[in-house]
Amino acid sequence: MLIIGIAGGTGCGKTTVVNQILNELPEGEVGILSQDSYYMDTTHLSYEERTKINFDHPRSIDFELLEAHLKALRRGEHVDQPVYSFVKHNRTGDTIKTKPRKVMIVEGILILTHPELRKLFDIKIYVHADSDERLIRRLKRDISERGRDLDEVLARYQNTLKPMHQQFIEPMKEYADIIIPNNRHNMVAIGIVRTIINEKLNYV
Ligand SMILES: Nc1ncnc2c1ncn2[C@@H]1O[C@H](COP(=O)(O)OP(=O)(O)O)[C@@H](O)[C@H]1O
Ligand SMILES: Nc1ccn([C@@H]2O[C@H](COP(=O)(O)O)[C@@H](O)[C@H]2O)c(=O)n1
Repeated sequence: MLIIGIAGGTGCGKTTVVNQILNELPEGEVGILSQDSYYMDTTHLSYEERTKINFDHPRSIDFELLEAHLKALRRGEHVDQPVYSFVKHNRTGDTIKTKPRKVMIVEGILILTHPELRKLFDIKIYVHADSDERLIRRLKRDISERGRDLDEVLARYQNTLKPMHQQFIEPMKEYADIIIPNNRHNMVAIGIVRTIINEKLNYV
């Protein structure tokens, strides 16, 4: 199994990059684990309390479960990946049965901050986009897809997201094998990653 970790700040385009990589690859050969699925279960908190969580700090992630799932997949076992709701700020209670694949991609803002998880990645990728670009994308996405408004996104950006990005996420570039500049769509970089995956799948 080839395990690829894809990190980078919110709005840099991780999900988009993953989807672009998957386009044109044979269906069912590459599996995805999203860090978002592994936000801590916060069922014991009220909605009001959940809105105050710092979702950009490593402690908001259930790394123990994410690591256990990745190791299980590597052993050839399937896992039940939790489904997360950005509207409820919590896991929904549903899970997605995730099967082991020849190539597994793990994507998320904080996945390179956890040393044990980092060791499991054969290739570490950091997707870079400038912070103004990321904020613009995040505003548009969170308002249209994640049930937020302008004030929520800007307050979160100023209070937690920006300082956490500087403290925990940006420094992870140091561990990256590949940095993808993604202020604009970067099909050359996508093609390179796809070639590496195709090699693993024995298609070249
Ligand atoms: N290279 C790009 N150029 C312009 N918009 C982009 C680019 N990559 C992603 N986007 C858009 O920005 C938003 C956030 O992208 P997404 O892939 O969800 O980022 P991430 O997963 O890193 O938070 C989405 O609406 C997406 O369509
Ligand atoms: N309930 C939540 C949980 C997380 N976030 C934000 O999501 C960002 C990470 O996801 P990306 O797809 O953007 O990489 C992170 O910056 C959290 O602030 C949230 O808003 N609400």
